[in-house]
Amino acid sequence: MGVNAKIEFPVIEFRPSDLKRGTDGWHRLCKRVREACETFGCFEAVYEKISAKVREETFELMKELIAVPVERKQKNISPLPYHGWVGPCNQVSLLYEGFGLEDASNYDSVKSFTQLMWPDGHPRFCNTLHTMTTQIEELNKLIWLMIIDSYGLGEKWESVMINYKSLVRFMKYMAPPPGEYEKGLFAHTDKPVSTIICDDQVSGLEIDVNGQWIKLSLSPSSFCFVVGDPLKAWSNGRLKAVNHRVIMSGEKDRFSIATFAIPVEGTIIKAPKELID
Ligand SMILES: O=C(O)CCC(=O)C(=O)O
Ligand SMILES: [Fe+2]
Repeated sequence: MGVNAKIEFPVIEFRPSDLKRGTDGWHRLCKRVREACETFGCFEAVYEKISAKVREETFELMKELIAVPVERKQKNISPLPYHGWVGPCNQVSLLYEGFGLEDASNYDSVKSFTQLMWPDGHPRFCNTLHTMTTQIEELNKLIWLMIIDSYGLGEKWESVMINYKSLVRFMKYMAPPPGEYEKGLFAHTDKPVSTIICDDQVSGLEIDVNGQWIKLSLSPSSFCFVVGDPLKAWSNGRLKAVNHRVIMSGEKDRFSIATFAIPVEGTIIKAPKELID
């Protein structure tokens, strides 16, 4: 690639008519998803099945979450790193704040999290968040199925699919001082199997494409799918675990939601034999 070559970041439309497994549209989609994950380690999925209303409401409710007193935020703890609340700090960034909701598609988990933040309850938060996280998990399963089908493993999808639970992180990145840009999250590859990120249209997420940082501007109905280290291992190195980071600039705070697929404890990540030569 020449120095000035324009990088075409993959934006893949998930049209409802193409989401029927076995159709020509499905196979075309599987191929594009696989190529994007092999070349870039991520792609933007335009997915309108998650309604704009649920998405907007979720981001509104996140602002209420950020506003709860810090003593309550500190109750969002976990023995696992990055599974609980992390406030602005030097290890991550002074612009960063994030909450962790474990086993997020389980209604009781969402309810316990809600109860911790609002002891008097907040049913709208609980129900909206549960709807959003369940639908994102559905999207994650769909993408995994596309990857599995694209490698010709569709018939044994149940045995090759990694058993996981969703961890959702709600994040706020504060705008940097006027006229400056600053790191919101250091460069890393994801340790979960895969991640689905959406934001409130304030960009900041950057991905490393052959040593060049590309800033993504996700559309209001888009989600960014990111391949993590275990998925790279599962694919025997075919899929790329992409390096990414968050850089903040401009005057607006950024809100994002990342849904991580965390392997169930004791799970062994193993490449299917068909992917080993
Ligand atoms: O907030 C974002 O856009 C990215 C978050 C991320 O990469 C992470 O939490 O691992
Ligand atoms: Fe990440």
